Amino acid sequence: MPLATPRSRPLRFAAFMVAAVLLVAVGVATVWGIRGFARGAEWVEHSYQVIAGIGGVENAVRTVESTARGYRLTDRPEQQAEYLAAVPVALTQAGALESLTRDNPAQLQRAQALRASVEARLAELDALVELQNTQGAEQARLSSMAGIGQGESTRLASLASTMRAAERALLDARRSDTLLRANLLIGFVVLGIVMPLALLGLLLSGLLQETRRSRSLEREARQAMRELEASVVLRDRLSEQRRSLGVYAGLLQSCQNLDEAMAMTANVIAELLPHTGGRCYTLRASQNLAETTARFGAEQIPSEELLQPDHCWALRRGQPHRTGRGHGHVYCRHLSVEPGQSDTWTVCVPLMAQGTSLGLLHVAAPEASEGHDGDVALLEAVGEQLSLAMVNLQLRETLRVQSLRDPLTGLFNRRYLEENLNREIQRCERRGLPLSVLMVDVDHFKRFNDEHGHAAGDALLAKIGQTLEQLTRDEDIACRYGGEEFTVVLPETDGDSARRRAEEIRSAIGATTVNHLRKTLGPNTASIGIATFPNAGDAPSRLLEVADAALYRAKAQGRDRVVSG
Ligand SMILES: Nc1nc2c(ncn2[C@@H]2O[C@H](COP(=O)(O)OP(=O)(O)OP(=O)(O)O)[C@@H](O)[C@H]2O)c(=O)[nH]1
Repeated sequence: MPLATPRSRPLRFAAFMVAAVLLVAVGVATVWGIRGFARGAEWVEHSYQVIAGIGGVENAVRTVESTARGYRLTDRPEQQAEYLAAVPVALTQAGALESLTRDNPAQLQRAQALRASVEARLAELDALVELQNTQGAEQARLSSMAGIGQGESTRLASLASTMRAAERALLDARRSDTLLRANLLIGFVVLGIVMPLALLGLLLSGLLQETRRSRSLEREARQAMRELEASVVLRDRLSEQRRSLGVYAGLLQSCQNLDEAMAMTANVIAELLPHTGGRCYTLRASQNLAETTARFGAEQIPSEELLQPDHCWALRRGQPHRTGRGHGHVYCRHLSVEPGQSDTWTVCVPLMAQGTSLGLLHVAAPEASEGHDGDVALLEAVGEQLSLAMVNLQLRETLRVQSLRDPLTGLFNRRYLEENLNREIQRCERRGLPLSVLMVDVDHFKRFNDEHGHAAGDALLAKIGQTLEQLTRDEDIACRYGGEEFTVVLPETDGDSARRRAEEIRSAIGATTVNHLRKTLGPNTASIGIATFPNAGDAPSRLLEVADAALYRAKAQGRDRVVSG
């Protein structure tokens, strides 16, 4: 088990205790060992003393022998005095040796034998000296030469040698013992130091590991705290975005037209994702071009003002197309990307409903910004809402147009005329300008129907509708009043100008033919009555009545003409 885990604490305590016990044991063993070593040294010293004592005894005996021999040879009293002085020294040495060996019975026995031998040898020498003193030096020399008084000398030498050998053996054994003790002590001390050191090292490494581990845990905790804070911020941001998205979806439903919806979308994206920049595109009804209808933020990567759907991967594939870190760098052709520009991410979100492309959201932002995936998810949600709104607006517009336009001719219908004529009169009245109304009726249309059929009649009416559309200005109102009768409102147009315009219309209708069932049919002439505000009146109904009356007169006067009311 590693010593850095919390569960290893008892183990660490045990290791510490073992190290402490080992250190104490080393201390005790060292003291004990040193004392033993000192005792061993004393014994070695003692053996040396014994060996020296043996030598001392031999030397003292030799001194006695030598002084005795000198006395025999010289017969001088001084020599005898030296002899007499040397004798007690030899006895003292032998006694001292005996004392030294009291600890060792075997050696004591040998020392006692040696002492006895010394005493015997001294007795022999004493006998010779006595002989010399009583019978003369010559007699003593002769006795000595005859070997009398020499017997103990060899035995003494032999005893001394045996005792020395025994003491030397003891000395060797004590030396070895001391050496062994010293080596054991060294070994024990080394072991006793190394093991606690190893244990302490292990403990230290465990502590270091634990410190590292606690630091790493601290770091992890700090990181987790930071992530938690970031996730709280992100959660708040997401809930704020969701709330804004809900408000946006509600407001979108109230938009009157596409431009308004696009402008609001741009504002919402700029508010929710201020670090992004981009454009909203609307696809034309022809589906061949998408044009910029709104912009937001600072454009990170320029995109074309008008783009071909084929140039955008998102419009081609019908799904969002991303570039940037983790999504590759396959850019759409409508983007002007600088070579090596990899510090920006982009997304194109197609605006689609029921499989039909309606437009595009193009957004780019710096890679340094955070939460790209969240941003893209938000843009996709915005795209979905916007697509729905676009479909609704288109549907509403279609219904509005259908309710205001005549389906056969494409011109405004009578309802539209009635709703707008009054407004146009008031506008001209405020500005002090005239306004004219033309009532146009195709001549003998019943006959045309009868001759070529109702469908042919419809085709001719549609063609006349196109002619009127082409001949009128944006501010004019051309409408089908009913049947084969048309009304054209000409704001800011006086009677003379109206007459000229009416003549243009009459001659254009008079030249209008239609291809039906591989036959060219027509043209039919047309009669036109004119009423001009303010001369003819200021009420819409009055103007229409006057124009109708003028038309009636034109019919009565032979048709194919213009009559002012
Ligand atoms: N094909 C077709 N015919 C229509 C339509 N609306 C009205 N008509 C026909 O237009 C004809 C109008 O005939 P009239 O009112 O007698 O007028 P006209 O024959 O043009 O004679 P004048 O106006 O006096 O020159 C009728 O036969 C209607 O059936 C339409 O939507 N399509």
